[in-house]
Amino acid sequence: MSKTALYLGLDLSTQQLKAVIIDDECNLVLSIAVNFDRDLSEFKTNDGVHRSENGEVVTSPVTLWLAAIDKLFEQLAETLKDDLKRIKAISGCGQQHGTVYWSALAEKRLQELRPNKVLKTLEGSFAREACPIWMDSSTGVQCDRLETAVGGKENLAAITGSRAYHRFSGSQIAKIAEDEAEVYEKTTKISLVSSFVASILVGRVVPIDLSDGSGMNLLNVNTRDWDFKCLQGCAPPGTDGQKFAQELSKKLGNPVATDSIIGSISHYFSERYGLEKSCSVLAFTGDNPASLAGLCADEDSLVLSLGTSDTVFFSTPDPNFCLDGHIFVHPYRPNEFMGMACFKNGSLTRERVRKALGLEWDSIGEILNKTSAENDENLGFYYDLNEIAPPIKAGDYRFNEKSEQVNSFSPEVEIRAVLESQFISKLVYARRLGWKGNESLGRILVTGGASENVSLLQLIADVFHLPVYTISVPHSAALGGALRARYGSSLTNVSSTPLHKILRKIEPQNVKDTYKKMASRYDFLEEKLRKEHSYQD
Ligand SMILES: Nc1ncnc2c1ncn2[C@@H]1O[C@H](COP(=O)(O)OP(=O)(O)O)[C@@H](O)[C@H]1O
Ligand SMILES: O=C(CO)[C@@H](O)[C@H](O)COP(=O)(O)O
Repeated sequence: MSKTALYLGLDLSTQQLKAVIIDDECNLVLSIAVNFDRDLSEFKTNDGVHRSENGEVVTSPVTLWLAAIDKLFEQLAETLKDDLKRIKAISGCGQQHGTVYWSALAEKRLQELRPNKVLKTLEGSFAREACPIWMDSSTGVQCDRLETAVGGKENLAAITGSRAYHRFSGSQIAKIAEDEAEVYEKTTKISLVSSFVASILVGRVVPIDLSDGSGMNLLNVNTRDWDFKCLQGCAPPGTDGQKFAQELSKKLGNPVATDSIIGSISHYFSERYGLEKSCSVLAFTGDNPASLAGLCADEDSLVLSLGTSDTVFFSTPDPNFCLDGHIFVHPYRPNEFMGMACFKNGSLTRERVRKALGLEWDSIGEILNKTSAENDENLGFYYDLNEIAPPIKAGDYRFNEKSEQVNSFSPEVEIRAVLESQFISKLVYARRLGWKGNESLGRILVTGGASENVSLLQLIADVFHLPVYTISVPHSAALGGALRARYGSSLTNVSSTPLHKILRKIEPQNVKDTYKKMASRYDFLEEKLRKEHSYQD
């Protein structure tokens, strides 16, 4: 191992806490992860979460995340030993939208945390153990109210970059304020998952960053400050909206630029694990903005992240505020934006269909070879949970070549149908959000757990008719944290970094017209489903 300084990136995502360490030349030094279901089974999560019986309320325990942070640092200390002292800076990210509710005891407990204790002893520092996360869809009433408060969904999208979405933090906070007044009263500070992890590292509650703050329906992405009307729109009915907004803005604190240095590592981490006291911590952000940094995505790149959720995103100086996706403040380019759409039914739906057909991922390529592009005009929409993009109720919707709905497909057709429709939806949504990918310049960067599957990558290249790249570091969001830590406050340098060691480049096959036709058909059938099976998200 070279003896240069090291940089640590963390990612607290839905199913795991990941760490990536790079050196001064951006070489990968270490990549590890703590899996919540497997390594912390005492918290009894499924895919990292707890779901209510009807599936609408989805939370993760804050003490699970605390235990995961300790476990990860134990592993880092065991592996790196004295080299842990070489970590000069840390940054990172978390799954977006999830909220953490600190109580008045938090600051004191964080300050007084002794290195002979474990982070889990902070449990009394929270007004609520269960943190609502991005999979939650129980805030329909609050979403309606928020949109009404600003004069409709178009206005909310023009201010905050997104119409109201169930999972966005504003409606989640509003629901707790309304249904659990005592909990809300007890809450002195509110963090996002990203700023929560940064707070634990620094030993004090630190601000939310602008990029992840854009996923709350509370931040004006143009003025880059909390929007008073939106804050008011979260007030429980019959309460004083102005007073509520003032108090909520205090609980949230002032948002900071994503490239801010927010402090240095706390006494707890330096004493317990051996990090240098001078190790600085940069603001944490959302996992998708962090991936944009990790992949050093330029204007011509479109990123597909295939994790628990699937997301598609890109950089833009010229945002298209629309009802079909999100505009976030760009994580490292001043005055720019990031366009994104999120698909709730990503890897877990692919897994469900694969398992139901008794297939292994290794053999998917062989099965796909039994059918051809466009699947003889069979097209399906597969949603285990109510989908976000498009807002269609859970269910499997299959259409034959005559666009008639049918109950089943043969196994070969089924597997191609789920994959083709998932990837076509990403093409369609990227275009709706204003991505102008150009055939001569464009490229698709694929990341997330499913990006190791070459058959999936080939299908993506074909659907987009663009070359697909993956990089040799599997966790691009955590890598983004490490790169952001490496570049310190001059994050604009991230965009001039060459794409981190390319692992694969896959060229498209000549099926461009086929998928162009299929994308129009997807549009048509999606519209039909919206009429018949939509719900409000
Ligand atoms: N070879 C593979 N082919 C397809 N999907 C895969 C493969 N390996 C892992 N996955 C999927 O990756 C998912 C986890 O992705 P990851 O990006 O780590 O999720 P998250 O960041 O949300 O925790 C798993 O749910 C699994 O379905
Ligand atoms: O809700 C969103 C983005 O808007 C999700 O993408 C979350 O950020 C969860 O990320 P993963 O754990 O699936 O990576």
